[in-house]
Amino acid sequence: MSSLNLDDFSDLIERPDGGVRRDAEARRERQIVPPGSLGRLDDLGEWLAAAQSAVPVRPVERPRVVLFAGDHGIAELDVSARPAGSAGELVREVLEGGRPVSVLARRLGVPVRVVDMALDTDPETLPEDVVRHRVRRGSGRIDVEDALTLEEAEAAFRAGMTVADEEADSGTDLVVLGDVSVGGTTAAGVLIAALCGTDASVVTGRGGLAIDDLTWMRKCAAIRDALRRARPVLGDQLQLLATVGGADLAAITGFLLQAAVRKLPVVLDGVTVAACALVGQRIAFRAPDWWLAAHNSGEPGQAKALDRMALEPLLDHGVRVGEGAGGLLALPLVQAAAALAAELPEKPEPSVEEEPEKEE
Ligand SMILES: O=C(O)c1ccc[n+]([C@@H]2O[C@H](COP(=O)([O-])O)[C@@H](O)[C@H]2O)c1
Ligand SMILES: Cc1cc2nc[nH]c2cc1C
Repeated sequence: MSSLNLDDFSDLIERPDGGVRRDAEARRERQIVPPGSLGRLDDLGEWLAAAQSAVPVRPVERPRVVLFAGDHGIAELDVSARPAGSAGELVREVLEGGRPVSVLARRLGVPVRVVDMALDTDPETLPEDVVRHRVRRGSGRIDVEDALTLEEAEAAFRAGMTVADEEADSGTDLVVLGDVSVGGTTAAGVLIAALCGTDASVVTGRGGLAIDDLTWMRKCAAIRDALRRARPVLGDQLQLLATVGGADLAAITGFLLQAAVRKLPVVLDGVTVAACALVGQRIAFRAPDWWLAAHNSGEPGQAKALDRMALEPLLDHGVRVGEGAGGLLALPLVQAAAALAAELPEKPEPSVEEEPEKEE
């Protein structure tokens, strides 16, 4: 296998078509309600048109939820409200229909695809439809050791790219991207603090289930310690993902970049995906143009990361269970924006006879 050259992404990723965007804006000018009167739905419709390179914008008909799953060694420090190594249970519940994302996906008719990158679970106990790309059992304890070897990070990153290619090839027209992890928000905090040059306390949030003050302090200390290990490798994004990320995070980053290469728009869920997006922006500065921030989950690190990428979250409803649930809630708005942009009638052309007489 040829070695992975991340520099290629900045050449391969183009911006969504600016000319198409202007055509979409021009069409909007001709529609029966004034431009801007649909608020963010106007921007959303024009963004989607540019991403699709189509005016009028096409409806979003084949969306999918894609979730990358992994356990994180750092969870052994009790930084999560869930027991270390229990992400596999969440995966099972997601696919058996019992998690928030499962309920929403059912209601919206959206398939959910879960990819095992580093679960610490016997693979035979996982539901059959889990996509198998595991590179190891649990990522390393990032306060004292690397999450992954560089080879594992590369394999995980490539797995993410493969899944993005599969989605693009099978006609998926929008992906809601999320993670299923235990300890993942700690790794995400480290990446965000490292890339934004902030202190651990600035990015330490309360995680999936709200954690108590003592747990918060342990999490903050873990992020601080891992941050020290991150700083020397800040210039090398794959090494950064290996040092303080994890297999799920490396895969999400690979997915995000390859989706941008394939012009497949992606809706970002929570803090973990935002952290990977920030790593992706470092690799290819145009890539964030292909992403939509679904919501503000309330994690301070997420807000920081989105701000860095100039992505404004669409919703703010305090949904921080993760697993793509908050991201999926943005889908009806995207679909509404597409329908309005495509279906609102245009004003009739003023006919020649009706033109006002020129004044002397
Ligand atoms: O969406 C968010 O910003 C978000 C915030 C906190 C937690 N989560 C979810 O919670 C899980 C990891 O939480 P934790 O506390 O174990 O790091 C993982 O499945 C995330 O998707 C998600
Ligand atoms: C308007 C808009 C601008 C963006 N820039 C990057 N992602 C975006 C998503 C939307 C919706």
